[in-house]
Amino acid sequence: MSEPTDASAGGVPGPRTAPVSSPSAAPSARPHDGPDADTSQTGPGTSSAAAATQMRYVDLTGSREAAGRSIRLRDMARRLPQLVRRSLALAWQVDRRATIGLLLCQAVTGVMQALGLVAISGTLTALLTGGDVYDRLLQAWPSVALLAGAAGVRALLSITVSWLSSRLGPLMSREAEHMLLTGCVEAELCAYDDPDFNRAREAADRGAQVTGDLINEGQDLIASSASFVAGALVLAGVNWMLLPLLIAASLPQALAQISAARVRYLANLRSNGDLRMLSVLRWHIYTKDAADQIRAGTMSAFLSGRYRETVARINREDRAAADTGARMSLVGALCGGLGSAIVWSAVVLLLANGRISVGHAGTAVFALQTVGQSVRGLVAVGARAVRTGLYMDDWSSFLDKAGGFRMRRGPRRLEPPKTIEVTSVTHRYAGKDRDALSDISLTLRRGEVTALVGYNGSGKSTLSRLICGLHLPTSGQVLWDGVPISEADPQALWQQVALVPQDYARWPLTVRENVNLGQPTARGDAAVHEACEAAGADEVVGTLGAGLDTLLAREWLNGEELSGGQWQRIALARAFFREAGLLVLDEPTANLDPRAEFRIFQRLRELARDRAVLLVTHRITNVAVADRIVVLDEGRIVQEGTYAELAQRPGMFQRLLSYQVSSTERGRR
Ligand SMILES: Nc1ncnc2c1ncn2[C@@H]1O[C@H](COP(=O)(O)OP(=O)(O)OP(=O)(O)O)[C@@H](O)[C@H]1O
Repeated sequence: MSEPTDASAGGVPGPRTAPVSSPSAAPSARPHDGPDADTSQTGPGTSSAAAATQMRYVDLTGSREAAGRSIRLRDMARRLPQLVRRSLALAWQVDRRATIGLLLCQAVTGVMQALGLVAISGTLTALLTGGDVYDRLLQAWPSVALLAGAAGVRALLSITVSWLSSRLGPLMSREAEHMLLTGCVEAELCAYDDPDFNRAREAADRGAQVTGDLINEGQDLIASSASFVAGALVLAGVNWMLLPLLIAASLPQALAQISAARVRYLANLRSNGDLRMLSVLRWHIYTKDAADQIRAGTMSAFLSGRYRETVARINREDRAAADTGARMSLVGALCGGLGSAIVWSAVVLLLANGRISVGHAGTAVFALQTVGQSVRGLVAVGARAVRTGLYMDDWSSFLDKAGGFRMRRGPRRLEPPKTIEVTSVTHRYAGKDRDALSDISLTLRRGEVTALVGYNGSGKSTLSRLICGLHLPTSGQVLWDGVPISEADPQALWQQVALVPQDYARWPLTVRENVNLGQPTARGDAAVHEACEAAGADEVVGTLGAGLDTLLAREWLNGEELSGGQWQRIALARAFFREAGLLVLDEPTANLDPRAEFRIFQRLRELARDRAVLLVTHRITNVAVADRIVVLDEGRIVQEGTYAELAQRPGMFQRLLSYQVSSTERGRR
């Protein structure tokens, strides 16, 4: 799903950030493009420092910074059980047997650890008591056998745990990603224009990626807890005073580790804007899309320079975090060493006072090591797991609300429409300070072709998206046979829509799937061939080696690349294939040669017989095919009528027509 993101650079999900300035929009339809993914263009003469500032992002809400600062021992203790529960719940969802296996293995490992320590105690006691060496060895061997058996079983269990975890981890990540994709398609289309949604989605994406880590972290936590309990029980059996003493001695090291984890997390957070910028730069540099323009525009030095500047800033943050973390760990280790010296002194004191036997003292040595190691493990893995949990919070909160944009429309199932009425519709995009459409009213009818014309930015595509029910209007209504689209079941409504947008998708699928969009009809390939013929795509299919089975993705083995116009024919075939009551063509012939364009417009009247057709085009002479022409200017309808009427009437349509006619004439001269 994703273009490479922060992950490879060790990054973190997006904080609630906003651009410092408003960078220009990156090309649309790229993964991770959103307002955050914009790249600023630096004009000539702009200093690189200024450009770098322009391209950085700041955390406006500070919510993730606050979350990062909350990595403290208290918060960790509160959150760790939740995290283990969450990881087990997801693991249970993807593979129950493996989850049960893991839990059993962990439980048995804990028991084996305790048995091992008991066996050490038995061995030492037997060996250190007085008497004949042979007798002592004879007494010790059951304990030695138990020790060896417990160690062997633990080794086997550890292999099983890592096998099961490595099976579960990827499954969990993929399931989390699948849930994220479902969340995305359940969001309203307008969500993609909202910076908050884009940020929430990117953060959730990182959360989905790290979900698999949680199973390992959860397992490490359970393992450390089990070995802590086993060691603590044995230690308390030797002398209960040793246990609190050991925990107190481990505390400084634990605190140092948590502080170091917090420093690293916050450093990642500060680099977040740069990490995002890196992923955008990487995407543009190594994919094919801009490869020709990077070369022809001699941009490689500029882009590499920008890449290096960004990497240098990230490196500086990383270095500072590593240095601070190392200093903290050093202080923690010194305090930990001092603590250990106190604990060992206590053991010696107890032994000297005769309060514990030599055998018990030996057992205490091993138990102390076990408990000390497990406390350090708990803290280290705990800090990591809490960090992972922060990312997973982003993921699960996105799933709950689809970033706050979950589609909630009505249940009414629509039939192919006889009329579509737009009544007093005004629409404004999120974050914009002016309306894209103001007070629009018009009616589309089955059997009619309606054309929308107007200058760039006049609102034609916006209006066509509203008519298709892709956006809901800010005010006013779009009614399909009297039913407001907000009350209609969106999936049933879109079954009735055949849309060729300006930027149509070039699916890396076979020709057949590119036309039927994965929804074949009972007529099978015959219907696909018919749609291809209507769109002039039959000529394209004829040149492809594997016909409808040809994969339209050159970069993959056996794939084929199509020209811009050939792709447009496929996109048109897609729309003609759909048995829908509304056909919307937004600049359908922009890439077509005159012969192909002629064929399409010839077919249009025939297609309109049993559906409503909406045509958006800048080629004014083509709109003669329409029954009615609606002229838009700055989001308002300024003229309406037939071609003959509008061509005679002074106004915008005449002006648009005169520009086209005079440019054609200039071309002839
Ligand atoms: N997704 C969006 N988010 C914010 N503003 C948008 C969005 N899409 C369009 N706009 C704005 O709405 C206005 C109308 O745009 P629209 O794409 O509908 O115009 P158009 O007439 O189809 O233009 P063109 O002829 O260039 O295709 C423009 O000012 C544009 O900047």
